[in-house]
Amino acid sequence: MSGVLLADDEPAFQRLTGAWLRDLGHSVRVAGDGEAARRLHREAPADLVLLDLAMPPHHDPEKGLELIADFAPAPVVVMTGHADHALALKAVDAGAWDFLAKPVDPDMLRIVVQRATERARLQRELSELRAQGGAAEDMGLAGTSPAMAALRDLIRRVAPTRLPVLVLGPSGTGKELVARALHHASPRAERPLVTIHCGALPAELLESELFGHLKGSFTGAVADRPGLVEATAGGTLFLDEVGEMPPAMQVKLLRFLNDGTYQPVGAREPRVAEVRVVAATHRDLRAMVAEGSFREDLYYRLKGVELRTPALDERPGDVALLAHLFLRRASGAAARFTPEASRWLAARRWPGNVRELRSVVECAAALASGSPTGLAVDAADLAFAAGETPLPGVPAGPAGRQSLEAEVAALERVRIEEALARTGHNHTHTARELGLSRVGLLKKLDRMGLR
Ligand SMILES: Nc1ncnc2c1ncn2[C@@H]1O[C@H](COP(=O)(O)OP(=O)(O)OP(=O)(O)O)[C@@H](O)[C@H]1O
Repeated sequence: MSGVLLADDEPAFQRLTGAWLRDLGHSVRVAGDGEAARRLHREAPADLVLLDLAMPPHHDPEKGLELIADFAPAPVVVMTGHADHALALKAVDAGAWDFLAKPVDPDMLRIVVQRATERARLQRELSELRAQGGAAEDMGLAGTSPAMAALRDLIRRVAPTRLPVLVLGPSGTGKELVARALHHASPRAERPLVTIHCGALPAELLESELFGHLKGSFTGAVADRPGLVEATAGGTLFLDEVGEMPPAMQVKLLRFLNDGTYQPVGAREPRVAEVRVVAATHRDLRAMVAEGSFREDLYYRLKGVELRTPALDERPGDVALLAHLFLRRASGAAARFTPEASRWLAARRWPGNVRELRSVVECAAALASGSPTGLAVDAADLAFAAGETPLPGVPAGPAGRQSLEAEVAALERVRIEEALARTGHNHTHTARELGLSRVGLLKKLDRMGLR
């Protein structure tokens, strides 16, 4: 049995077509206008949508066409008048799966609905297979240590469920990657994964960002704006740095987690959205609960399942593997570490965890000498990249070190990444720490692909 959403404003048509669909074994929900159809789909995504294009309030088929994309990935069958061949073609162009001419013939309805639900079933199977394929690899979380293998195993088991997940671990240990892995290994993989940094905005802005706002609800709210919760519907909402969430927002988030309802800023009526929540923080949430800066009820609501990303120093066996991975990504398969470089990597402690290792390797790769057999990173390159030795000389020549410009760029990148890690990706604090304007920092982040 599949869930059909029937969007049409004529009560007689709703009753008759609804009854035919139920006879065919489908569960049916009915919406009388486009907004109601969108809302029902947000609350629980339909397997198939039957859509009349000329519904209230506009009764304008062109407006109806704009609705089609909102139901993806569910197939949409549009219902048009008999003479509306051009409109039907436009609808298919806009992403509709098929069309039915009104008055609808029950046999035609049966065939079209059967084909569309079959397509939805195949699509679901495909995404499940893709998710299993992804789950078979390292899920983007490289590392052969027992701790990483155990973490991947837990992710595989938890991903298919709807349980909220709380990811805890020191900064730079891959918490965001865990959220991605959970999403991609879940049946929601085709729906959006949306991230919000809870510490980056003051409470009021965070509320409007998460839940949206209505036109005129505050100065500057010139139009209705949907929030991230709505944009995530059916997918995964990743609340990064949840420990930084202002207390006023903690209450509103709790309500959303409890019953799936939220209120856009300025709205009277609550709305519903179905999302899976993954939250992460490097802070000690239990300690924050004990000292009263984080709500206990919210803590327990978020931690359906608790996953921990281990510090890199707790799994020294992963350092070499990760370093080679980052070097290959930065400079190609032929790049290598000299034996001294490998020893240097193994001997060093990594307080900034994988993020620090990655930026040191990338910076060193930008500085290292080339040779006919490929780039060789030595211990001196790494020590400089880690800020442990002063800037080395800059010999000229194609086989020599890279240009001063490349060295400066690499150094700039390392400083910015370190400052971002220290401030929990808070752009305002990072800019202040580096003596830059916020806009200047954002431009640099865009240029470096760090946003
Ligand atoms: N196991 C891993 N395999 C490959 N890359 C990794 C792994 N763990 C972390 N990284 C890389 O390290 C960097 C930091 O990871 P990420 O942003 O997920 O850490 P985090 O724990 O969320 O940090 P923060 O608490 O500061 O937000 C990223 O560039 C990520 O790609």
